[in-house]
Amino acid sequence: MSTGLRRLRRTTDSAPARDRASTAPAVRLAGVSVAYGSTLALADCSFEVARGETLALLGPSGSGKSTALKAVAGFENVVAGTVEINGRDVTRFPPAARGIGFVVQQYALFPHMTVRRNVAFGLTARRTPRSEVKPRVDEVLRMVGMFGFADRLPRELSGGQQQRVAIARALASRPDLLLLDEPLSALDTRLRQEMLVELQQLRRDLPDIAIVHVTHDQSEALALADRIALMRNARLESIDTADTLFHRPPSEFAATFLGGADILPVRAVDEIAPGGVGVLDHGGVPIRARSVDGVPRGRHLALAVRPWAWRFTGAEPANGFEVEVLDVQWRGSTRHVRVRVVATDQRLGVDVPVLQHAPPPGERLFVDVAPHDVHMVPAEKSA
Ligand SMILES: Nc1ncnc2c1ncn2[C@@H]1O[C@H](COP(=O)(O)OP(=O)(O)OP(=O)(O)O)[C@@H](O)[C@H]1O
Repeated sequence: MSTGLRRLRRTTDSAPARDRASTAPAVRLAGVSVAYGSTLALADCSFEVARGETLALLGPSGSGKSTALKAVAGFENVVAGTVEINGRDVTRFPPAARGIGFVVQQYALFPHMTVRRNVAFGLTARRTPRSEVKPRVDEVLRMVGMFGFADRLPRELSGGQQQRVAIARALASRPDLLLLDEPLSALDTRLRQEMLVELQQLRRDLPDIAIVHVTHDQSEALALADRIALMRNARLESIDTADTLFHRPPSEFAATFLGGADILPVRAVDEIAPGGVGVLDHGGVPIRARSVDGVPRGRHLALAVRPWAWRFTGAEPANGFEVEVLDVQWRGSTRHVRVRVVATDQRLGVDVPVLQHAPPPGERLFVDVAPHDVHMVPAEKSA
């Protein structure tokens, strides 16, 4: 048994430690930084995950999501800050002593072992009594719908089935914390949708487990997470409920990454009261928007508008611009029409349901938007 594990056992057994564990968050990162040589892959990252909560770490490639997850798991050398699991500082503990289940993108099953042996592997390595191993393996295989495949080898399974086995293996040791690193990204679109439904079911079956889920796919985060941590350039940029981040985006980045908004630089023409609708100036053209917190007169800020909020119209719009169509891209259930605002050359995306007419490139017409679908966000310094 490793020193870390022995220490973990000792502290777990004391009553004060148990009390602390029952009230503490499942995970707490405080000011955690991770560096690879001169690359700072995670900078001063702090967040908590409650028992029974699903937190998605969402962000573009290279933003530090996997690094944050590995810091929780113990696979990375934390150069600053602390990692706590159930109220215990585990910053220097090896992964095996942290009580977690970890599922990575590429299933990582042992190719020469049957499904049953793969799932039992961690339990056997930990010398779990044989009489306990079989019922536990059966239980988790049933949970992920793979009980009938127990005697197959990984190569005899589809990608989705292999990923289910990997999840069963992570759950076999009954972890308090499940870490998922892009578990669906190797699957095709249809399988991904199916697995999303299964992960939602798993969440309901395991109400006490905390889940941290790394993804670059906003729809995965919105479908599964109670809260979303948005990562950008090795930093945690925002953390909030999926609903708040989506409907009241706090920054240009949040609005563009979640929901693909376009950003329009504007200036407030008059003061806007909290909750009120006011007029803003976009390069000499007026546009109305609702302000949640209120805006002083003359303030420079940015407006974020999602592509589905615009509506094409042939007549002067109530709230919008004259535009020229640049190109049209068919995206399944919608056509994404890229336009430029004639007065300012600002580029915008407008989604048109596929059963409706999409204007062709070169056509001039108007776009209209309801003021409450226009989000005010602070202008980024570089803008
Ligand atoms: N082992 C490593 N050695 C050196 N640099 C690394 C290593 N792993 C990651 N990095 C760098 O650290 C930064 C963060 O990487 P990380 O894998 O955490 O990003 P990510 O958000 O998970 O990206 P992706 O979605 O592409 O997996 C990147 O700049 C990456 O190049």
